[in-house]
Amino acid sequence: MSELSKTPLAIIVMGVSGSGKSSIGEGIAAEFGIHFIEGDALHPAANVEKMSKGIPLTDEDRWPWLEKIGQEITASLAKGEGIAVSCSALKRTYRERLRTSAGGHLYFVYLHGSKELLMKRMGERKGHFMPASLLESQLQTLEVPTGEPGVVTVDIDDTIEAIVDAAVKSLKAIL
Ligand SMILES: Nc1ncnc2c1ncn2[C@@H]1O[C@H](COP(=O)(O)OP(=O)(O)OP(=O)(O)O)[C@@H](O)[C@H]1O
Ligand SMILES: O=C(O)[C@H](O)[C@@H](O)[C@H](O)[C@H](O)CO
Repeated sequence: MSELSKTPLAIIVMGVSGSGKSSIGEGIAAEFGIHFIEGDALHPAANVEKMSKGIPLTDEDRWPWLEKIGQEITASLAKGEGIAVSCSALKRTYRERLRTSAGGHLYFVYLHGSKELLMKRMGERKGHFMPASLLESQLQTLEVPTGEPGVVTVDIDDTIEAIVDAAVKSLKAIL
């Protein structure tokens, strides 16, 4: 076992809107027996209002939110408890910020899917504040995390169970 695996596990389930962060994040947390936090629940009300109106968030909108997520991770690790958080984490600088909060030991599960599939999933989803019209800007903002430390990529064109299984297997291979 590596040094990393001795510290409590901290995982960000990332990707654009509709990629399945909430569904997959819950499953991954359950598999590892760690706490799950829905990152969207930590957005300031003004951010949710903006997105509901179809206006993309800016860096300035996202920093306080990333700060909050970082605080949750730091607090959980300080208690010796593992944590998984769903968070779009679209840009490399955002991920670096989150890595710092985790003392460098942070894993990312990147949920990758085609625009068509993402559109379909967002279109079928009911009662969510995020309009499908924002997918384009989400995809434009996304800086793919491939090659960064602690990142596993999972294709979302499968059942939730199979995606969770693939993510857990890939994570265990690098822990
Ligand atoms: N593998 C899957 N197969 C079928 N439907 C899925 C799958 N994964 C997620 N879904 C559905 O697609 C929609 C988007 O998933 P989910 O809300 O988990 O994504 P998200 O990345 O958390 O989105 P957001 O960040 O916009 O909240 C939901 O309606 C969810 O039930
Ligand atoms: O960084 C962002 O633009 C936001 O976090 C979005 O990704 C949404 O919160 C999320 O996807 C909900 O639909």
